[in-house]
Amino acid sequence: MTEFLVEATGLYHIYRERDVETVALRGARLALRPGSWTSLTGPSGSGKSTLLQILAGLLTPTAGAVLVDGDDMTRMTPDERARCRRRRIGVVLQRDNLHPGLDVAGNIALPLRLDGQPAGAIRDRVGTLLDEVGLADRRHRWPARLSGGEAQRAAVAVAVAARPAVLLADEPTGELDERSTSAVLDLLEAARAAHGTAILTVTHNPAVAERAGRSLVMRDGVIGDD
Ligand SMILES: Nc1ncnc2c1ncn2[C@@H]1O[C@H](COP(=O)(O)OP(=O)(O)OP(=O)(O)O)[C@@H](O)[C@H]1O
Repeated sequence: MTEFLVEATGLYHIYRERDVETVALRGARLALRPGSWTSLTGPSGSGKSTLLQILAGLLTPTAGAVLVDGDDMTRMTPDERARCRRRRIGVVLQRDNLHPGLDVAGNIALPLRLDGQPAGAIRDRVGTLLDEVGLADRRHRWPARLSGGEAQRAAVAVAVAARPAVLLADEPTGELDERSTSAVLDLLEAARAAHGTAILTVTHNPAVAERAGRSLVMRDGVIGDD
Protein backbone atom coordinates (compact mmCIF):
# COMPACT_ATOMS: atom_id res chain seq x y z
CA MET A 1 0.00 0.00 0.00
CA THR A 2 1.13 3.50 -0.73
CA GLU A 3 0.31 6.66 1.21
CA PHE A 4 -0.73 8.29 -2.08
CA LEU A 5 -4.13 8.09 -3.67
CA VAL A 6 -2.82 9.30 -7.01
CA GLU A 7 0.75 8.83 -8.11
CA ALA A 8 1.80 9.97 -11.57
CA THR A 9 5.37 9.40 -12.70
CA GLY A 10 7.45 10.04 -15.80
CA LEU A 11 4.61 11.63 -17.74
CA TYR A 12 5.36 12.69 -21.30
CA HIS A 13 2.78 13.89 -23.72
CA ILE A 14 3.29 14.78 -27.35
CA TYR A 15 0.44 16.21 -29.43
CA ARG A 16 0.77 15.40 -33.11
CA GLU A 17 -1.08 17.45 -35.71
CA ARG A 18 -0.10 16.48 -39.24
CA ASP A 19 3.70 16.92 -39.17
CA VAL A 20 3.78 19.31 -36.19
CA GLU A 21 4.69 17.89 -32.78
CA THR A 22 4.13 19.75 -29.50
CA VAL A 23 5.73 18.31 -26.40
CA ALA A 24 3.28 19.29 -23.63
CA LEU A 25 4.69 17.19 -20.76
CA ARG A 26 8.36 16.34 -20.27
CA GLY A 27 8.64 13.90 -17.41
CA ALA A 28 6.06 15.44 -15.06
CA ARG A 29 5.41 13.73 -11.71
CA LEU A 30 2.81 14.37 -9.06
CA ALA A 31 1.47 12.56 -5.99
CA LEU A 32 -1.73 13.35 -4.09
CA ARG A 33 -2.43 12.19 -0.54
CA PRO A 34 -5.99 11.49 0.64
CA GLY A 35 -7.52 14.64 2.15
CA SER A 36 -4.94 16.96 0.60
CA TRP A 37 -5.61 20.08 -1.51
CA THR A 38 -2.96 20.91 -4.09
CA SER A 39 -2.96 23.96 -6.30
CA LEU A 40 -1.17 23.94 -9.65
CA THR A 41 -0.31 27.17 -11.38
CA GLY A 42 2.03 28.02 -14.24
CA PRO A 43 2.26 29.99 -17.47
CA SER A 44 -0.23 29.49 -20.27
CA GLY A 45 0.80 26.53 -22.41
CA SER A 46 2.99 24.94 -19.72
CA GLY A 47 0.95 21.70 -19.78
CA LYS A 48 -1.46 22.05 -16.83
CA SER A 49 -4.67 21.09 -18.66
CA THR A 50 -2.89 18.24 -20.43
CA LEU A 51 -1.77 16.87 -17.05
CA LEU A 52 -5.26 17.18 -15.59
CA GLN A 53 -6.85 15.35 -18.52
CA ILE A 54 -4.30 12.56 -18.18
CA LEU A 55 -4.92 12.25 -14.42
CA ALA A 56 -8.64 12.11 -15.18
CA GLY A 57 -8.10 9.28 -17.66
CA LEU A 58 -9.49 11.39 -20.50
CA LEU A 59 -6.18 11.42 -22.38
CA THR A 60 -3.56 8.66 -22.59
CA PRO A 61 -0.02 9.93 -22.05
CA THR A 62 2.66 9.20 -24.62
CA ALA A 63 4.69 7.68 -21.76
CA GLY A 64 4.43 7.35 -17.99
CA ALA A 65 2.09 5.87 -15.40
CA VAL A 66 -0.89 7.15 -13.41
CA LEU A 67 -1.64 5.02 -10.37
CA VAL A 68 -5.02 5.56 -8.72
CA ASP A 69 -5.22 3.56 -5.50
CA GLY A 70 -2.34 1.50 -6.89
CA ASP A 71 -4.02 0.68 -10.26
CA ASP A 72 -2.32 2.04 -13.40
CA MET A 73 -4.98 3.89 -15.38
CA THR A 74 -2.78 4.11 -18.48
CA ARG A 75 -2.90 0.29 -18.77
CA MET A 76 -6.65 -0.08 -18.43
CA THR A 77 -9.03 -0.75 -21.30
CA PRO A 78 -11.29 2.24 -22.13
CA ASP A 79 -14.15 0.54 -20.25
CA GLU A 80 -12.05 -0.08 -17.15
CA ARG A 81 -10.81 3.49 -17.26
CA ALA A 82 -14.34 4.87 -17.54
CA ARG A 83 -15.39 2.74 -14.55
CA CYS A 84 -12.39 3.90 -12.50
CA ARG A 85 -13.24 7.51 -13.31
CA ARG A 86 -16.89 7.08 -12.45
CA ARG A 87 -16.18 5.40 -9.12
CA ARG A 88 -13.24 7.41 -7.88
CA ILE A 89 -12.67 10.66 -9.77
CA GLY A 90 -14.66 13.90 -10.04
CA VAL A 91 -13.61 16.22 -12.86
CA VAL A 92 -14.33 19.86 -13.69
CA LEU A 93 -12.94 20.92 -17.06
CA GLN A 94 -12.82 24.47 -18.42
CA ARG A 95 -15.99 23.86 -20.46
CA ASP A 96 -18.51 21.25 -21.67
CA ASN A 97 -18.92 19.55 -18.31
CA LEU A 98 -22.67 19.15 -18.48
CA HIS A 99 -24.72 16.66 -20.43
CA PRO A 100 -26.70 18.87 -22.87
CA GLY A 101 -29.72 16.53 -22.81
CA LEU A 102 -30.28 16.74 -19.04
CA ASP A 103 -31.37 19.69 -16.93
CA VAL A 104 -29.24 20.90 -14.01
CA ALA A 105 -30.83 18.54 -11.48
CA GLY A 106 -30.55 15.65 -13.95
CA ASN A 107 -26.86 16.35 -14.47
CA ILE A 108 -26.17 16.33 -10.72
CA ALA A 109 -28.22 13.15 -10.30
CA LEU A 110 -26.44 11.30 -13.13
CA PRO A 111 -23.26 10.20 -11.26
CA LEU A 112 -25.45 9.10 -8.35
CA ARG A 113 -27.73 7.07 -10.62
CA LEU A 114 -24.70 5.46 -12.28
CA ASP A 115 -23.46 4.64 -8.78
CA GLY A 116 -26.75 2.78 -8.15
CA GLN A 117 -27.92 4.98 -5.29
CA PRO A 118 -31.59 4.83 -4.23
CA ALA A 119 -33.99 7.48 -5.59
CA GLY A 120 -34.67 9.09 -2.21
CA ALA A 121 -30.98 9.51 -1.42
CA ILE A 122 -30.39 10.98 -4.88
CA ARG A 123 -33.21 13.48 -4.46
CA ASP A 124 -31.85 14.63 -1.09
CA ARG A 125 -28.26 14.92 -2.28
CA VAL A 126 -29.26 16.83 -5.45
CA GLY A 127 -31.39 19.24 -3.35
CA THR A 128 -28.54 19.88 -0.91
CA LEU A 129 -26.01 20.48 -3.68
CA LEU A 130 -28.34 22.80 -5.61
CA ASP A 131 -28.69 24.90 -2.45
CA GLU A 132 -24.95 24.88 -1.78
CA VAL A 133 -24.07 26.18 -5.23
CA GLY A 134 -27.02 28.60 -5.28
CA LEU A 135 -28.82 26.97 -8.21
CA ALA A 136 -32.05 25.81 -6.56
CA ASP A 137 -34.07 28.12 -8.85
CA ARG A 138 -32.22 26.81 -11.93
CA ARG A 139 -32.79 23.12 -11.26
CA HIS A 140 -34.88 22.58 -14.41
CA ARG A 141 -32.78 24.73 -16.77
CA TRP A 142 -31.04 23.13 -19.74
CA PRO A 143 -27.27 23.64 -19.81
CA ALA A 144 -27.52 25.69 -23.03
CA ARG A 145 -29.58 28.28 -21.13
CA LEU A 146 -27.20 28.75 -18.18
CA SER A 147 -24.72 31.59 -17.82
CA GLY A 148 -21.02 30.64 -17.81
CA GLY A 149 -20.84 31.01 -14.04
CA GLU A 150 -24.02 28.98 -13.47
CA ALA A 151 -22.72 26.19 -15.70
CA GLN A 152 -19.47 26.19 -13.77
CA ARG A 153 -21.22 25.97 -10.39
CA ALA A 154 -23.40 23.14 -11.73
CA ALA A 155 -20.27 21.35 -12.97
CA VAL A 156 -18.71 21.53 -9.50
CA ALA A 157 -21.90 20.12 -7.95
CA VAL A 158 -21.80 17.23 -10.47
CA ALA A 159 -18.13 16.57 -9.73
CA VAL A 160 -18.54 16.31 -5.95
CA ALA A 161 -21.97 14.59 -6.02
CA ALA A 162 -20.78 10.99 -5.69
CA ARG A 163 -18.17 11.91 -3.03
CA PRO A 164 -15.17 11.01 -5.20
CA ALA A 165 -11.80 9.97 -3.76
CA VAL A 166 -10.10 12.45 -6.11
CA LEU A 167 -11.35 15.75 -7.45
CA LEU A 168 -9.57 17.36 -10.41
CA ALA A 169 -10.65 20.87 -11.35
CA ASP A 170 -9.36 23.07 -14.18
CA GLU A 171 -10.05 26.74 -13.33
CA PRO A 172 -13.21 25.88 -11.32
CA THR A 173 -13.81 29.56 -10.52
CA GLY A 174 -12.80 31.03 -13.88
CA GLU A 175 -16.14 32.71 -14.61
CA LEU A 176 -17.31 33.34 -11.06
CA ASP A 177 -17.70 36.51 -9.01
CA GLU A 178 -16.32 36.69 -5.49
CA ARG A 179 -19.43 35.31 -3.78
CA SER A 180 -19.81 32.32 -6.11
CA THR A 181 -16.08 31.67 -5.93
CA SER A 182 -16.36 31.44 -2.21
CA ALA A 183 -19.39 29.07 -2.41
CA VAL A 184 -17.54 26.77 -4.82
CA LEU A 185 -14.39 26.76 -2.69
CA ASP A 186 -16.47 25.97 0.42
CA LEU A 187 -18.02 23.03 -1.42
CA LEU A 188 -14.59 21.68 -2.37
CA GLU A 189 -13.33 22.16 1.17
CA ALA A 190 -16.40 20.33 2.55
CA ALA A 191 -15.68 17.37 0.24
CA ARG A 192 -12.07 17.32 1.42
CA ALA A 193 -12.91 17.58 5.12
CA ALA A 194 -15.90 15.21 5.16
CA HIS A 195 -14.80 12.49 2.73
CA GLY A 196 -11.02 12.88 2.56
CA THR A 197 -11.27 13.81 -1.11
CA ALA A 198 -7.86 14.63 -2.59
CA ILE A 199 -8.20 17.86 -4.56
CA LEU A 200 -6.10 19.22 -7.40
CA THR A 201 -7.07 22.68 -8.66
CA VAL A 202 -5.44 24.22 -11.70
CA THR A 203 -5.87 27.96 -11.37
CA HIS A 204 -4.67 31.48 -11.98
CA ASN A 205 -6.90 32.72 -9.14
CA PRO A 206 -4.99 33.53 -5.92
CA ALA A 207 -8.19 32.96 -3.86
CA VAL A 208 -8.19 29.31 -4.99
CA ALA A 209 -4.46 28.83 -4.47
CA GLU A 210 -4.82 30.26 -0.94
CA ARG A 211 -7.21 27.48 0.09
CA ALA A 212 -4.76 24.77 -0.93
CA GLY A 213 -2.27 23.30 1.53
CA ARG A 214 0.34 22.85 -1.18
CA SER A 215 1.23 24.95 -4.17
CA LEU A 216 3.02 23.59 -7.23
CA VAL A 217 4.13 25.33 -10.39
CA MET A 218 4.35 23.84 -13.85
CA ARG A 219 6.89 25.15 -16.31
CA ASP A 220 7.57 23.69 -19.75
CA GLY A 221 5.87 20.41 -18.95
CA VAL A 222 7.60 19.77 -15.61
CA ILE A 223 6.30 20.39 -12.07
CA GLY A 224 8.31 22.09 -9.36
CA ASP A 225 7.54 23.47 -5.88
CA ASP A 226 6.23 27.02 -5.59
N1 LIG B 1 -5.32 19.18 -28.68
C1 LIG B 1 -4.12 19.73 -28.85
N2 LIG B 1 -3.44 19.58 -30.00
C2 LIG B 1 -2.21 20.12 -30.18
N3 LIG B 1 -1.54 20.82 -29.24
C3 LIG B 1 -2.17 21.01 -28.06
C4 LIG B 1 -3.48 20.48 -27.80
N4 LIG B 1 -3.83 20.83 -26.53
C5 LIG B 1 -2.80 21.54 -26.03
N5 LIG B 1 -1.80 21.64 -26.93
C6 LIG B 1 -0.50 22.31 -26.74
O1 LIG B 1 0.16 21.67 -25.63
C7 LIG B 1 0.81 22.66 -24.81
C8 LIG B 1 0.27 22.56 -23.39
O2 LIG B 1 -1.10 22.96 -23.42
P1 LIG B 1 -2.04 22.95 -22.11
O3 LIG B 1 -3.41 23.31 -22.55
O4 LIG B 1 -1.83 21.67 -21.40
O5 LIG B 1 -1.38 24.14 -21.26
P2 LIG B 1 -1.97 24.96 -20.00
O6 LIG B 1 -0.81 25.14 -19.07
O7 LIG B 1 -3.17 24.28 -19.47
O8 LIG B 1 -2.38 26.35 -20.66
P3 LIG B 1 -3.52 27.45 -20.19
O9 LIG B 1 -3.07 28.00 -18.85
O10 LIG B 1 -3.46 28.47 -21.28
O11 LIG B 1 -4.85 26.72 -20.14
C9 LIG B 1 0.57 24.02 -25.47
O12 LIG B 1 1.70 24.30 -26.29
C10 LIG B 1 -0.66 23.76 -26.34
O13 LIG B 1 -0.66 24.61 -27.48
